[in-house]
Amino acid sequence: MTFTTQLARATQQNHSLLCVGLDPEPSKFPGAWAGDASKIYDFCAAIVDATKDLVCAFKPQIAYFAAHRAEDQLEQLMAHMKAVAPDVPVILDAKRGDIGSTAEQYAREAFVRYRADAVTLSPFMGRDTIEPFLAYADKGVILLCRTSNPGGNDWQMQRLADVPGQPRLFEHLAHLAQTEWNSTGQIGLVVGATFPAEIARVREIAPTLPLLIPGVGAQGGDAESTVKAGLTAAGTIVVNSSRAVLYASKGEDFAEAARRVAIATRDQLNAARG
Ligand SMILES: O=c1ccn([C@@H]2O[C@H](COP(=O)(O)O)[C@@H](O)[C@H]2O)c(=O)[nH]1
Repeated sequence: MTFTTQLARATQQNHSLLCVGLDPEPSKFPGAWAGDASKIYDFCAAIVDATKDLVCAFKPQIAYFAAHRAEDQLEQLMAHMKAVAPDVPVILDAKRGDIGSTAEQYAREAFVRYRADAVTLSPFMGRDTIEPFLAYADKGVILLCRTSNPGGNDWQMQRLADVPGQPRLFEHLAHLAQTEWNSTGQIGLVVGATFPAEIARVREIAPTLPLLIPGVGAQGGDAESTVKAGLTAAGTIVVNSSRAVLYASKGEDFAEAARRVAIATRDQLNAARG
């Protein structure tokens, strides 16, 4: 099944636009697990178990695993998600981008080693760096477009003098992603919840692409304006929240607290659907 079909099903089945981000930081783990990197899997699996009926996707961020030499725990977590939530797509947040021969290895890492349903990529190096990922025709390929951080302005808001209409870089990328780059129909875009006007602009240019929208919760993006700007009948959104869910409590009740925040966030997003 393709990533976009999987995403549509999970969004409908769980009636949710929420993606729980898995950014495990051992220093923030509860009680006896605090500071213990060998508990990364246990912590994330507990969050998955507590939220799997509330989400349209999960998004593990690979850096939080690699930084602790915990890639084996990420493999175990990917297998766990497939076992307990087979209908929920998993987006590996890796933000890879390199020349084709290296990109082939990154694609193998994401789709063969970790068995992700989709991966995030940096499109900075151009189309040939995306193609090895598109060779996995059912898999989602989600390109950074208008990121949630303030420094996104440095490049993404610049105008391209040589392109007709002099679009901003993020607008040009959205256009390429909707049209000539989208050979598989499985491309999506990352747009930050911190910039709702740009979510609306991306949605105009890319009416059917799924938008992965980080930035609600800890980064302060607004759920209602995110949904109003990004969600249409033709184009779905995947609204990520990581820290606000994962670290809702530092106590033994961390999983229940995560569930409560996930329910509240899902409901806020749904209320804005209109
Ligand atoms: O533009 C971007 C792209 C990716 N991210 C990632 O999303 C989560 C956000 O975490 P919160 O704790 O909900 O702020 C994190 O994994 C980032 O690497 C992003 O924030 N912005």
